[in-house]
Amino acid sequence: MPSPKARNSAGRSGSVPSPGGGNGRYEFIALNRTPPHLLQRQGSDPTSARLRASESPNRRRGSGSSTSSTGGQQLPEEDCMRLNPSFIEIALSSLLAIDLWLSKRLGVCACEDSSWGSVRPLMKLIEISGHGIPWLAGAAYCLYKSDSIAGQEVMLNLLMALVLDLVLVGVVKAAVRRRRPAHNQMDMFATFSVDRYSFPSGHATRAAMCARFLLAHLVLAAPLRVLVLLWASFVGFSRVLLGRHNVTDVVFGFFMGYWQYNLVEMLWLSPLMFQSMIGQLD
Ligand SMILES: CC(C)=CCC/C(C)=C/CC/C(C)=C/COP(=O)(O)O
Repeated sequence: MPSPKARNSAGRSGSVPSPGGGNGRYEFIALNRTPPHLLQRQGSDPTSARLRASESPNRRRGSGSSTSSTGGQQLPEEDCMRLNPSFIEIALSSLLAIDLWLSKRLGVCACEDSSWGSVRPLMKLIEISGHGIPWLAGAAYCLYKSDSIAGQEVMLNLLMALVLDLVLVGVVKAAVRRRRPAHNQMDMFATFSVDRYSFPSGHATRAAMCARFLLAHLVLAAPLRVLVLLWASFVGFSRVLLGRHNVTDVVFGFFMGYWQYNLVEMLWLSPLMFQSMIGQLD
């Protein structure tokens, strides 16, 4: 029987008998490593062979081969990836598992029979306070009623922000297509077809963006500023309590809404632009 050292040096030189053959013994080979006998076949330079062996599974997938050789056995590439997930894949699946578990536990107002079912009407009231229709209608009404150019400018930009939010959330929801939690009752008021998807929470994006907008342009008194922040937080939290969303939908929604406000500031319609728009309408 050869010593381990002798076996190692044999492996380095590429003279290991092919698994399953030669000594009649199958050897365990990690699926993310290319077996030494294949390394030798791919090229004579050991450095480039090692580099190829350490290529990411994604890159290998793009190489055109649909199967991986593991010691004579042909396994579908996707099976190899499942057996040998990367650190990021493990971290993501763990995060998603925690997210689903936590969201299910927090969905205490998901229906009337839930443990906090009695506060469901209050949660639905908070839901309506963050809905797109009252915000769009309110901004349009204030724009119509405003008699100063400055007031009209702010309201017009709020309207633009609300429309931008609906578009961006719709695009992300349609791209990600994450289903709403199983315990959600689909009894929401006025929804678009993309609203059957849950990532990100449109209420959370709107709450975060509108809160920043209000704090920057409309609400100056300290107690009211606190109320605005509390309202935005409640809108986000109520989405999980109602069972409409998972926690990550709301957390991402808050981030997205926060950044959407930066976009609104960049695209801000100035009084000059506003006046020329009004002039074109006349
Ligand atoms: C004037 C007009 C076309 C208004 C549309 C407003 C509308 C239907 C917004 C959808 C709001 C909504 C239900 C979003 C979903 O929020 P999630 O937090 O459940 O994602």
